Amino acid sequence: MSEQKVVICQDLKAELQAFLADLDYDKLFVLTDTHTVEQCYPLVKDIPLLQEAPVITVEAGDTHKNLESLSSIWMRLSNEGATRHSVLLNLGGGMVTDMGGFAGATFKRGIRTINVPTTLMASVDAAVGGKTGINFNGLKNEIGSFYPPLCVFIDCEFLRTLDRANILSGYAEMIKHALISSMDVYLPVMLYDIDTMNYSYLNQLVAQSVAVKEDIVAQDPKEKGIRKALNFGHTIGHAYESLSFQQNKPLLHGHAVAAGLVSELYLSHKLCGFPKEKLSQVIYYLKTYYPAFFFTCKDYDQLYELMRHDKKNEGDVINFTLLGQVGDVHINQHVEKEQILEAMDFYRESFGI
Ligand SMILES: NC(=O)c1ccc[n+]([C@@H]2O[C@H](COP(=O)([O-])OP(=O)(O)OC[C@H]3O[C@@H](n4cnc5c(N)ncnc54)[C@H](O)[C@@H]3O)[C@@H](O)[C@H]2O)c1
Ligand SMILES: O=C(O)C(=O)C[C@@H](O)[C@H](O)[C@H](O)COP(=O)(O)O
Ligand SMILES: [Zn+2]
Repeated sequence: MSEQKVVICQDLKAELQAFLADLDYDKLFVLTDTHTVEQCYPLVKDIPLLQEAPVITVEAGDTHKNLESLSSIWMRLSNEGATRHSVLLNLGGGMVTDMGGFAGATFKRGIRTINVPTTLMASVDAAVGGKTGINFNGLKNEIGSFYPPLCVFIDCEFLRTLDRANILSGYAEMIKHALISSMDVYLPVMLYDIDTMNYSYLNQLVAQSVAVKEDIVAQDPKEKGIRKALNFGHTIGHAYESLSFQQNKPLLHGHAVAAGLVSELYLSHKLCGFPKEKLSQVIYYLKTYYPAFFFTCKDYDQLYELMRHDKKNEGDVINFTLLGQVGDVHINQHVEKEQILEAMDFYRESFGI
């Protein structure tokens, strides 16, 4: 499986046009969602080689990262002359790049894709690394494949229309990348004031964050080992996210990850010696910016059952990725149910719920 190219754009339109001009394909399709077709597509639609490209638009929101939306993409490709020699350009956040990536992986057993991420989440994480798929059976990313795009074009200009909740959502993954990498990455991320939103400095932090992911994916493209570092905060975070959907109060992915980071940093402290002062520092930062996710101990069994579906697991053992220190990653850590419940207590106590 070839590694994708990542371009931190200086001139997105020129760079995308040049890339397409060099590519041999018979037809280009553009996938958007109902927000990015309005907010983002106008920024690229006058690129010469996009003029003839049909635009496929799916409903926005993670609840639409599903079989129904995927089938509508397959239908459009099939009815509008896509061949195995065609290309699908995914213009959107992680919902679009995940589902569009999987549509590309599966249509005619695989057509080439290009990602143009338009959210902070997609720019630093979702659009890079080749994890594609949809939610299924009430579980996050239950269906999917490893299928990297030909190229990812990152341009933070798209973030200017992104609301604060979604900026925060993507920033949670940047905090995750900081925790699993080094103090050089961790310090500027924890010192950045999201309220002032200095875009040019954020650009630098984005480049640094995506480089952390690229480096790990290059070592372990199919998550057989160290790539599980990128899943820190997700064993419990995905359970929080899926519960929020079941409760019809859907959490944005990054907000669920932020909550998962609190619980999994607690486990890191208890089981791997992650320093108490760093635990408190991260929790202080997360409490400053992220609203509490409300749940009770009555939800614990349901949450635990959701964790039992995590893709890092082997048999009945729930495998966690934990930290001994910033940058000190311990994968495949077996954690007892009682300790997992304690970690959820810790989140609720930390956030006063
Ligand atoms: N494959 C991976 O490695 C990976 C990594 C992280 C997250 N994900 C997945 O990504 C998804 C979350 O991605 P997301 O946070 O980007 O969500 P999203 O794609 O749903 O986008 C969030 C919202 O912002 C809107 N939007 C997108 N770009 C915009 C812009 N520039 N201006 C205004 N509005 C804009 C979207 O229409 C949507 O309403 C989840 O499904 C998560 O599981 C995948
Ligand atoms: O790229 C990876 O590997 C990640 O784990 C990145 C995560 O931030 C992302 O949410 C991913 O989709 C989760 O993967 P999953 O295998 O737990 O579905
Ligand atoms: Zn994630």
